[in-house]
Amino acid sequence: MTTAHTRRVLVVNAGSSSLKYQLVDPDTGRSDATGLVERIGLPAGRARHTCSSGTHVHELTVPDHARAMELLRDAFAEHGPDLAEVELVAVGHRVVHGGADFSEPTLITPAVVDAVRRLIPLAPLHNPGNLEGIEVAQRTFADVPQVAVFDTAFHQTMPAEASTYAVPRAWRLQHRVRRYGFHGTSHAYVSRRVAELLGRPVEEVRSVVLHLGNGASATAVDGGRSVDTSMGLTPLEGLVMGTRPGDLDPGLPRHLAEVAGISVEDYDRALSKESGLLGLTGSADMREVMERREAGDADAALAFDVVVHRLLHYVGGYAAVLGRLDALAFTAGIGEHSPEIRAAVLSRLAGFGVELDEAANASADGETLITTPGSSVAAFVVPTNEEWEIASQAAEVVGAG
Ligand SMILES: Nc1ncnc2c1ncn2[C@@H]1O[C@H](COP(=O)(O)OP(=O)(O)O)[C@@H](O)[C@H]1O
Ligand SMILES: CC(=O)OP(=O)(O)O
Ligand SMILES: [Mg+2]
Repeated sequence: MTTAHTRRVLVVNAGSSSLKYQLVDPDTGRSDATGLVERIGLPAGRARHTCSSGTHVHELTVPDHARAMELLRDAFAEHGPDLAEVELVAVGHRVVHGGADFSEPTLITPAVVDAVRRLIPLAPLHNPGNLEGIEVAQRTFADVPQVAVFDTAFHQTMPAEASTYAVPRAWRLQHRVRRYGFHGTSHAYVSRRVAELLGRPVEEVRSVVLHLGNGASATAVDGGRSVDTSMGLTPLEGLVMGTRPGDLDPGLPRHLAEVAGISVEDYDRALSKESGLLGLTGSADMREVMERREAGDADAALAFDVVVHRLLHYVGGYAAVLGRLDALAFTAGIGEHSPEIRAAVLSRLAGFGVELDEAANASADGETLITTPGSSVAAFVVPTNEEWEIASQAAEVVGAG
């Protein structure tokens, strides 16, 4: 049975070792099922599927993304909803790096797959998994259009002064060395919600969105357009993240090569997988860092301070870039769930007239204003919804929006 009321998009976010999915109504954002296949290619994997009948967990070894996609299909067949009963209008894929070629969601063709593959060196943690997700979904859902929604797309509006690195001409022109930015789907969704929460037209609002998840980035949004963002050529630049350091002195690779013989490969691995919270504390997980900090651990306390200090750099810098700041939004795992991080950032901005509403911040659950009515800047918690954003963009691309 296919009716206009059962139109759905299957949203796939394939990472290097995980496959997240959601069956979404592109019009309302309502999701009928969510799932996560974790530890793909590792000894002990896990598949979790949540739908109206509850949460179903299987512990098993998942050798590759092809097997993960089979598990996805099996989970729908076994626990529902039955994919044969819905009109699957598209599979929407989160693709992290789209380079300068993609400023819009795009129907996936062999040329698009080639372009995503060529960009692997710029997003080695992300694009390979995204590609596997696409290739497997194309085989599994052969008669459903596949759409790529790029993390980089929203930031294509950045002005040249924000996207340009001051490096030799040949690097910029021949090797496409520039700032691209990521998490654009989240920044687009959250900045739009911020304008709605303020009750003002998006064209009039200047905001800073702090997407603080495993990867983290800040974006300055002026009138609904990204005008600056903290990630750059790759998702390594900017804020302190779970395993990535954010901003560093560009002289570091040479220094490490000289004093410790560290190769480009070792350097790259350390920056992608061993730095950030993990490098500072031994844990990449902010919840654990917060627990240790509360228990008096000095490394955890320092890590927290470093995270907050870097956030302040970006908030202050972007307020200056925007010329005026109407709103600040916290989103993703840490932004949505850590009142301590939010309070630490906002209380340090008191000298600029920002007034934290402590009670609202402490009890924030879902979309919440966490500053007082008299605050110079309105700060919000806005749960991100990349899946809905991907679903509605994918539906639009296939003409079902
Ligand atoms: N209550 C909490 N307090 C602090 N950090 C939290 C809390 N809940 C989740 N987090 C953190 O959010 C991060 C994961 O964010 P998330 O957006 O889920 O990541 P991903 O990028 O994998 O989607 C982790 O560092 C996790 O510890
Ligand atoms: C681009 C990026 O860092 O994504 P994630 O936060 O999913 O790692
Ligand atoms: Mg994320």
